[in-house]
Amino acid sequence: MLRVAVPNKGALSESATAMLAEAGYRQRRDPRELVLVDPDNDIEFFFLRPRDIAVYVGSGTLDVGITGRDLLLDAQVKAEELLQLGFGASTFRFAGPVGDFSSLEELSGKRLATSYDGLLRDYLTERGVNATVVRLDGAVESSVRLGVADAIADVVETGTTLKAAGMEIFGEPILRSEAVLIGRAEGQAPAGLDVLLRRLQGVLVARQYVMMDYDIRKELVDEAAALTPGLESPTISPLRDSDWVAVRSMIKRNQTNRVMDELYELGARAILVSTIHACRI
Ligand SMILES: Nc1ncnc2c1ncn2[C@@H]1O[C@H](COP(=O)(O)OP(=O)(O)OP(=O)(O)O)[C@@H](O)[C@H]1O
Ligand SMILES: O=P(O)(O)OC[C@H]1O[C@H](OP(=O)(O)OP(=O)(O)O)[C@H](O)[C@@H]1O
Ligand SMILES: [Mg+2]
Repeated sequence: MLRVAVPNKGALSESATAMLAEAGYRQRRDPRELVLVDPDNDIEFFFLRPRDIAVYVGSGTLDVGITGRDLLLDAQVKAEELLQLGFGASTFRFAGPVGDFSSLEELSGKRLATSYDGLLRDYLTERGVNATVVRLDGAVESSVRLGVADAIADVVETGTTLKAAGMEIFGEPILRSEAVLIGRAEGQAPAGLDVLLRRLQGVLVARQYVMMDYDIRKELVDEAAALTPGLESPTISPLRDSDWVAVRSMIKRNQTNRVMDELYELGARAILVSTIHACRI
């Protein structure tokens, strides 16, 4: 049975559970449930803190897990990214009181507070910056005002928390993170992992693409197909009126309106767009 770690709370929890449910797996109804067995799919879910998930997977106790790239790198374990999951995006950045810092070099000799000390120490060492790292559990933005640090390195999504603390970002982003499926870096792939990966990829594609159908005059079909090449090749079907054909193709969801406008200009009619409920590519 494949053993999968899922964030039990926090920023990644809801989206991770939604994605697994969309991939056809049973998910817990009660947030206090710690383990859930899905015998139909030969899989078992363990609900754990996202920070701990890399540790369980790295040690081989669990086969795979969903966590953030930043948390994976911070844990410094023998686990690797298997698939980017398209949610939980954030950046990991330096920030300080407004006006105090403008570059990484200015951090030499300073105190830096963070919850991601493994990740931060590696970054500073690689760049030869000698700063003192102060490890805190959370609410890192308060550390400067309270006098335990001069600047911070923390997760920034909208920047609202930083602004409220009178701080601003500086320097290049340390890392761009998102939710990822992680697995062990060495050894044989666990049984059933291929199915999980295919299912999750199916969800990603179903979310990213729509199905587009339209009718076009036969002589314009090559031009139209160039606008809607699909993943492999568009389906062309005959119509009762032999001067026209029907075309069916997958296109990127965020390009839907641009492609419809261009097809209409070209002469396509009855352009229909439908969502993809599920797929295997
Ligand atoms: N707005 C956000 N705030 C915090 N983490 C976010 C945000 N958006 C995405 N993430 C990602 O979520 C993960 C952190 O999750 P979470 O906040 O649950 O962990 P935590 O900070 O260790 O736990 P908690 O905040 O419950 O103490 C990281 O991978 C982070 O990049
Ligand atoms: O840029 P924003 O959209 O404001 O989001 C980023 C903030 O959210 C996270 O805190 P969280 O709620 O996880 O609390 P924590 O600091 O105690 O972990 C993170 O540590 C930042 O403080
Ligand atoms: Mg947090």
